[in-house]
Amino acid sequence: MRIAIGNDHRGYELKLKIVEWLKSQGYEVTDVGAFSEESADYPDFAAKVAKAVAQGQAERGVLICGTGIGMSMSANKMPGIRAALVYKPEYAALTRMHNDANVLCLGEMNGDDLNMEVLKVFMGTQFEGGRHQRRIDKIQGRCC
Ligand SMILES: O=C(CO)[C@H](O)[C@H](O)[C@H](O)COP(=O)(O)O
Repeated sequence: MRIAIGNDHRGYELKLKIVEWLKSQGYEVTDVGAFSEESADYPDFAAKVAKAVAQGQAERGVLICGTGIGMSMSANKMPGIRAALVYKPEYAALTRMHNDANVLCLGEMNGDDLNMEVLKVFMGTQFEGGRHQRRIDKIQGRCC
């Protein structure tokens, strides 16, 4: 599976750990930056990851900023993106099973250990389909 990953300055250190883990599990990772802890604007990286997923260059995306909030707001602007901001492993499972979330947003302030648990559950959980597909179709059909 191909993963696009992006971060701002606050997400840089955690991004390095996540990339290492993803590669160790056999995922193909495209890192769109930022590539240092120099101050950077999260919408720029959210747009790159969202575009990669929406255009089919990656199956899933991961975005990290201080809270994850700005990343989720930004990524969800892109049609076809279902970005979920997740702080607890239980919700990582639910957003995959019910929402078929294709982008995971993490907040560095949530802590590395919890964020790694969230990531592992997110990557390892399948969409359930059924009634949830009907609801996703309604999300995608809405505008304004
Ligand atoms: O959490 C964030 C956005 O939701 C970002 O990571 C920013 O870091 C946050 O807005 C704080 O910005 P700062 O320039 O690091 O003070």
